[in-house]
Amino acid sequence: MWRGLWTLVARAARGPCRPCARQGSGAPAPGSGATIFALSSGQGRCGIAVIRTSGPASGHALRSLTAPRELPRARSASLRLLTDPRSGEPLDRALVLWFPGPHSFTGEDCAEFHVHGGPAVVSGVLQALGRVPGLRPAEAGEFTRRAFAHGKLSLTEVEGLADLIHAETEAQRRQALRQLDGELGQLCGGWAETLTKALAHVEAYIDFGEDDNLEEGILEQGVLAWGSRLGTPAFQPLEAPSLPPLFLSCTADSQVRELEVALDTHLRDARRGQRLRSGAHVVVTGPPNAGKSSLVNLLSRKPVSIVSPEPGTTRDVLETPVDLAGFPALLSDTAGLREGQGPVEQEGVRRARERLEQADLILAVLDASDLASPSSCNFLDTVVTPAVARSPNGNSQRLLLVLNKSDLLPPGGPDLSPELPPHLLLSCLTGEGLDGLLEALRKELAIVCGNPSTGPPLLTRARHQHHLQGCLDALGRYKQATDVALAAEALRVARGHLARLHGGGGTEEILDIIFRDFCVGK
Ligand SMILES: Nc1nc2c(ncn2[C@@H]2O[C@H](COP(=O)(O)OP(=O)(O)OP(=O)(O)O)[C@@H](O)[C@H]2O)c(=O)[nH]1
Ligand SMILES: [K+]
Ligand SMILES: [Mg+2]
Repeated sequence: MWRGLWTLVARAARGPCRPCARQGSGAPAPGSGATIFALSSGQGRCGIAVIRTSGPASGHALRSLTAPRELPRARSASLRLLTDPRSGEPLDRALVLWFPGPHSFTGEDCAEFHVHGGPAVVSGVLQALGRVPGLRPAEAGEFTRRAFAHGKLSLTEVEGLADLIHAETEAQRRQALRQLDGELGQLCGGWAETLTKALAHVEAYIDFGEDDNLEEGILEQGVLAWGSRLGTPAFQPLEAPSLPPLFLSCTADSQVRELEVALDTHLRDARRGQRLRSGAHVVVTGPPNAGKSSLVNLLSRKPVSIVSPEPGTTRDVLETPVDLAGFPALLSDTAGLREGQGPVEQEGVRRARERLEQADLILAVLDASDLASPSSCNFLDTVVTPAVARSPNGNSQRLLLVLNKSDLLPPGGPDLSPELPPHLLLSCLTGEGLDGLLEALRKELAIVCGNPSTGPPLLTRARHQHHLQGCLDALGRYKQATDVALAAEALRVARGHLARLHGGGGTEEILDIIFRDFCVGK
């Protein structure tokens, strides 16, 4: 008997993993029967330190340390005298909080002790908790892992949380917060739902052979013409003669096509989220003595590189992580580009060129008072002009041309050739023009890294890119499939990739890698 399309939708949705549901891995967190405790605030002397517990013995632990008092009201702070449960010795007067599960960060019973941050108080409370039966110290990331296991956070949200803890720039914080809010997960959930529906249509076709009857509505919805696409005799064999000779879901085909476009668009700027997470590669280049090292020192606000009037001072590539106008960047100082010097400098020039190829953004520096020199002209011809010509739409390497030493220009203003590409004037000596340069850098880096405040959520890890690519490849196989069973299998593989991106089945190794990033107490 025909079960109807929506039965199939429901069945397809019941597959091994449902990325759109916030289910967690389903697997219990390691040792989840135990109650764990840890210092959750930073190490060292501080005003207030937060110690927390998670697990079934949390309430008992709270009562043991605050005896003979009852548990405080849920989720509101209460002032309590903490005492060592064994000796009765007072440890601190502290704020305590009680979060009965499942309405807690981990989904389990949790307690928090906001104690004075002296090392003796903290170690006294930790030791007292260690003596409560059923409690043990937490491992790195164990609180978050339990939150994931109890479906409180999806895998992409866990990654967002890890990134938020490590965020060093404003843009990184914004991106991490969006991921923690589940935006990437929601996007994947929507895609997974589309795949589920497409799969249901394909399975409807498979089932149709078995069920020899079909709901009228399905045909009307355009569930037709599989066969014309497949064109193989293997798919001729429908038993009910009253039905179209061959059918496959046009609906599925069009859904898959739309999904392909969405995935492709997302993958095309896949590196942006990763750049934002780990820093864009900004390479400073130019002829010798243009002031490249001076600019690196100015932007990083520390003496990273040696500056001297001698051309050829910088030989090796010197890398320094900097916050450039709110964006994370890895700034590289390089050797001045010139030919025909000694072997050491030539090796430096080779490394400089190699680094230049890997740049997300090139900061090309010229001496504004020396633009007519052969080294400046050569640099303009070989590096600046080709890069500017190549990147009108912003897809390839981007370049900012900086004319340094503007303080050496005559008072009447620079006598610059009109053929010079767009540029910024700067003096590393006086700092004039720095604000303009930072603003230009902010705009460029927003293109290179993506604006974390607007647009669709970005892919922040190579893992995300891998699964989206896997999904796209499987959709390609779906389109090529000459067999309905293979087509359905391709859709299942595609959906499996989205599920793993989100944290469904078979992600134990990934979990280990991600949770390793967390500190104890988170
Ligand atoms: N007047 C003036 N001098 C500058 C400015 N910026 C750098 N200089 C000087 O220019 C010389 C070269 O500066 P560096 O920063 O070492 O130049 P570089 O491009 O790194 O040189 P190499 O590493 O040798 O290729 C030094 O004497 C700096 O003090 C500037 O804005 N104005
Ligand atoms: K120099
Ligand atoms: Mg230098």
